[in-house]
Amino acid sequence: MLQIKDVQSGYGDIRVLRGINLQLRQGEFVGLWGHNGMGKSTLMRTILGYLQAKSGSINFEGQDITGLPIHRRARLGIGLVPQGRAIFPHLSVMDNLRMGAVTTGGEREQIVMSVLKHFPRLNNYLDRAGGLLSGGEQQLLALARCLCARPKLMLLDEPTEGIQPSIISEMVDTLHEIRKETGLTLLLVEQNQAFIGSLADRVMTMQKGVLTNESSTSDFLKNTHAFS
Ligand SMILES: Nc1ncnc2c1ncn2[C@@H]1O[C@H](COP(=O)(O)OP(=O)(O)OP(=O)(O)O)[C@@H](O)[C@H]1O
Repeated sequence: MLQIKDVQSGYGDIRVLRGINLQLRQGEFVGLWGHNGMGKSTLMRTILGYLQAKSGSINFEGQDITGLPIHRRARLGIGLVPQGRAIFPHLSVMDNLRMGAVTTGGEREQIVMSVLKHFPRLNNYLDRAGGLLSGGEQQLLALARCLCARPKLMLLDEPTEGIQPSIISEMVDTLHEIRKETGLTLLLVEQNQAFIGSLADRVMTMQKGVLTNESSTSDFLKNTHAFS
């Protein structure tokens, strides 16, 4: 579904990604692990088009998307839940979700309701401003809003940062449900090893802008525990 070849990217003259090669198959959940500042978020931004690749190519479902703007990539089915959530704090939960469904061209209310059934906690707060939710609830909202755009590939950037364990386990269950229902493909950036372990089929490790290792999730958990 996604093929990244020799991609270099960064900010102005600062080169962060130094030749990324990565392939995702349709329906896979893949973890991307690495310490702070290694380039994980930069890769997410480059896949969605917030940053243009300086060299290399990105292919999505057989189409070269390397030069496409963000909205075209989003329309093809790539969705990002950015680190820090980025919900609309002054809009209600319901309106945040409607905004997510804006580009689908489908029946918005129906799409929102079909996503909401996976997020019982949000159902209690539909009229509340997004900014008044707890950090964990805002993270659920960001996830639900992204799903309202009906992505085929979701890029999920450190969703567990600062989130309480009960919401983290809800997130795991919800993502498994969505995977079963829609065949979603997921690229998950995380530093929480247990979270990666409960979702990913395989895990890539990033160091200084390069993918240095790929392992099965069980090997990843064995090795990271050995070093932690
Ligand atoms: N807007 C920016 N302008 C310039 N440099 C940036 C910008 N955003 C990130 N960087 C730099 O790019 C490098 C990679 O950052 P990135 O956010 O991709 O790392 P990360 O692996 O996702 O880590 P973290 O989990 O801390 O976000 C870092 O050195 C960071 O300082």
